[in-house]
Amino acid sequence: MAILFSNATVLPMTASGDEPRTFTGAVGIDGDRIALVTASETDAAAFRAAHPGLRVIDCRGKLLMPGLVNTHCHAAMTLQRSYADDISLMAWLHDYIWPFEAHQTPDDVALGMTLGIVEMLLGGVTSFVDMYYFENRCVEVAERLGIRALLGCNYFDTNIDEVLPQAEEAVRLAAAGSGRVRIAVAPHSPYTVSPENLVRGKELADKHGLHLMTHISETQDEVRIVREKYGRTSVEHLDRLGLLGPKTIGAHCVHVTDSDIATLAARGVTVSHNPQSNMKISSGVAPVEKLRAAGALVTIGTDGTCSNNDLDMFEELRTAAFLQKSATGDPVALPAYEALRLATANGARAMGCADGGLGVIREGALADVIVVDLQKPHLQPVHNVVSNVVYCGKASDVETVVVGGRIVVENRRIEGVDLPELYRGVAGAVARIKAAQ
Ligand SMILES: CSC[C@H]1O[C@@H](n2cnc3c(O)ncnc32)[C@H](O)[C@@H]1O
Ligand SMILES: [Zn+2]
Repeated sequence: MAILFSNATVLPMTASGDEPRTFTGAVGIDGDRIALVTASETDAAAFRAAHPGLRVIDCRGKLLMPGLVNTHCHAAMTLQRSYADDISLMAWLHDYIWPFEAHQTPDDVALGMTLGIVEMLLGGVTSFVDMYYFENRCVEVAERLGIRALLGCNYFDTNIDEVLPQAEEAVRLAAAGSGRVRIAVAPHSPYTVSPENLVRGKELADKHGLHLMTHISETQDEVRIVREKYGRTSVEHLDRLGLLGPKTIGAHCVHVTDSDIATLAARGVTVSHNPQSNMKISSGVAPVEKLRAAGALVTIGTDGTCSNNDLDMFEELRTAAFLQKSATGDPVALPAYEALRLATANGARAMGCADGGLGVIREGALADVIVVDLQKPHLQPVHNVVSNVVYCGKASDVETVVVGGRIVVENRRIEGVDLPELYRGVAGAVARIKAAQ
């Protein structure tokens, strides 16, 4: 069914270049694509006439913008939200997270994934990049809820022989679906996966034309471990093994040298910046401004809800901007529009969508858009709508969410999910897992 968003303040975003002007007008959707972007009432009327039975959504006092793209998370870790806080990454993993995960079943992960996707959709995230276990189960969850996803099958040395065949199975499952859900290969990190097994993952990714994602240079501990083992930085190590390329998404990249930065940019690697996770685990501050200046593709992710502790991309992009200003001592660092670009158009490029095909509002682009209600005290007055979104916006300001032309959230209600039942299921799973430890 076609949709017409009328009387909206439209924020088109661009993949590169200058900040475009916002305008008041209409956006028409036909099938899974944006078919009309106009300030002309005549054009909007012609679109209505050409699409009998279309849905008209009046957006007076509302903003229509591209959906947000979360390029690094572990959505099923919603089960571990606030389970282990205020400790270092290594203690967190060894003493809490990995023992908890040892008792999780595929059904638990599907439940955690459902909760994570519900949280993201309600917060205006239309696409996400995930990295976890049992992603074959998550294909069905993401398809059902209607979000766009790149699901990375995570492995360590200890489970690679199980995970790589599961990943191939998940590729087949995803290929039989809507096309919105795709599979990636996800070695955990250069400190937990041997060089041989990193290469095995890359070979599988190449065989099927998949993305590869991994944690890179997240903490000083990691850099020390990798240097002691291999005599190189994590980036040098991965580069020597042939893992870095335009289909590689590196989460964190906090402790990178100038030479690492040049390598990441030259290879076309996506750097997923996760400022709140980095702050909470005291990992350090990623050199986002240096990475951007070097031409690297920088995007924004939340990481898991155990190190954040939510999947709110409005908060995340605001934190990204604030953190760069604070760390560089330069108030001009990561301006509002650029922060928003990292979380929209750049995220879309990271997911492999060609320039302008996603993450922007343009005729012909995939119809992943959100409506933000500006009639809120913290969003008034509107001197600059981009500043309001970046510096004042909240997940709860999102009213309507469309992914690939399908309305998945309307008036803050998510389609096809019984929320109380979901919360009961999550509480039950968590109680069982904790009792088993
Ligand atoms: C990559 S998901 C699988 C594995 O990684 C653990 N994990 C979650 N967040 C992080 C992080 O920020 N750094 C390192 N490892 C992380 C997760 O709990 C799973 O065991
Ligand atoms: Zn992570």
